[in-house]
Amino acid sequence: MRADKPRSWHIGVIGGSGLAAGIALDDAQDIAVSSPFGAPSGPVTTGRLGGVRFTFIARHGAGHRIPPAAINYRANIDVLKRCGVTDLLGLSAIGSLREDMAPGSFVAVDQFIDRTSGRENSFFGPGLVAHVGLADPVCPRLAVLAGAAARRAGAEVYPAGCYLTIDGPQFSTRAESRLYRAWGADVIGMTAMPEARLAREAELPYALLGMVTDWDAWREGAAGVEAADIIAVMHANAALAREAVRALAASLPPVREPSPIDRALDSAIITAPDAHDPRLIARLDAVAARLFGERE
Ligand SMILES: CSC[C@H]1O[C@H](OP(=O)(O)O)[C@H](O)[C@@H]1O
Ligand SMILES: Nc1ncnc2[nH]cnc12
Repeated sequence: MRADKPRSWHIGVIGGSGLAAGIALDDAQDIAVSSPFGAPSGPVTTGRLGGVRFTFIARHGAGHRIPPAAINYRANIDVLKRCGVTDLLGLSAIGSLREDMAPGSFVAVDQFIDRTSGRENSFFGPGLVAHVGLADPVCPRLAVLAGAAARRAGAEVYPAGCYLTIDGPQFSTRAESRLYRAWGADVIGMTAMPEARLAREAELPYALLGMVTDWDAWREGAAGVEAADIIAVMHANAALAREAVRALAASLPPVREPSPIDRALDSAIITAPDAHDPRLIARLDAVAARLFGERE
C-alpha cells in the first residue's frame, strides 16, 4: 500500500475506563487478532459507522481486568494496524490539574509528559534501531476533527492540553500533584504513554480525547481521588463519548488525504541494512509493512 495516495478512512478507537463496552457499530464483528508482540487487551470489534470503517479495542480488556502498567500497548497497536486502521483515537479518563478544566469537560490532548518506567515503549530494538520524531505527538488533523465532533455531541471541549502519564496504579500524592502543575501539565492519567509513542512508530496519526473525571489531589482542603468517583463520572459521560465518535464518523472528509505521519519511519531507521535482524523485521510485518513488506 502506498502511503502517499488518498485512501479511505479506517478509524481505530482505543476505549479506556468506563468504555469497555465499546461503541455501537453497524455490521459489527468481534475478531481475535494475534500479534507477534503478545496478547492484546482482547478481541477487536470491527464494523462501520455512517459508512466509515471503525475498529475498537478496550484498553483494559473486558471487565477492566488489566491495570495500566500491564497493558500490552504494543500488541494493541499492532493488531489495530494489522486490521488496516489508518488513524487512531484514544479515549481516556483524566484527572484535571487546572482550575478551569472541570470534571465533565473534554480535552483534545496535544502534548505529553512521560513519568512511566519499565513499559515496553518501542516496536524497535537491537537489530533495527529507529528514532521517530515526537515533538508533536498528536495528529493535528485528527485532534481537531475529534474535538469538533465532541463539541457537536454536546461536550465542553478544551482544544489543547498537556497530559502527564504516571505509572499508577495508585493515584498521586498531593505533593506530586502540585509538582506536575508546576511542570505545566494540565491533565493526568496512566495510559497515554507509551500508547502515543507506539502509534507514531506504527505510522498511525493519533489523537487523544480525554474526559475529565476529577481534580486529582492538588486542591487545598479537597478530598483525594477515588476510583469509584471516576467511574461514576465516566459512566455519566460514556454516552457523550460514544456520540462524539458517531459525530466524528459523520464529519470525516470523504477521502483521507495523506498525513506526514503516514511516513514517520522514512528517516527514523538508522541501522544499516546489512545489520538488520531478520527476526525483528518479521515481527514488524504489520507495523512497518510499508518499509519491509516486500523488500526483506
Ligand atoms: C479508573 S480510574 C484510573 C484509570 O483510568 C484511566 O484509564 P484510561 O486512560 O484507560 O481511561 C487512567 O489512566 C487509569 O488507568
Ligand atoms: N487523577 C487521576 N490520576 C491518574 N489517572 C487518572 N484517571 C482519571 N483520573 C486520574
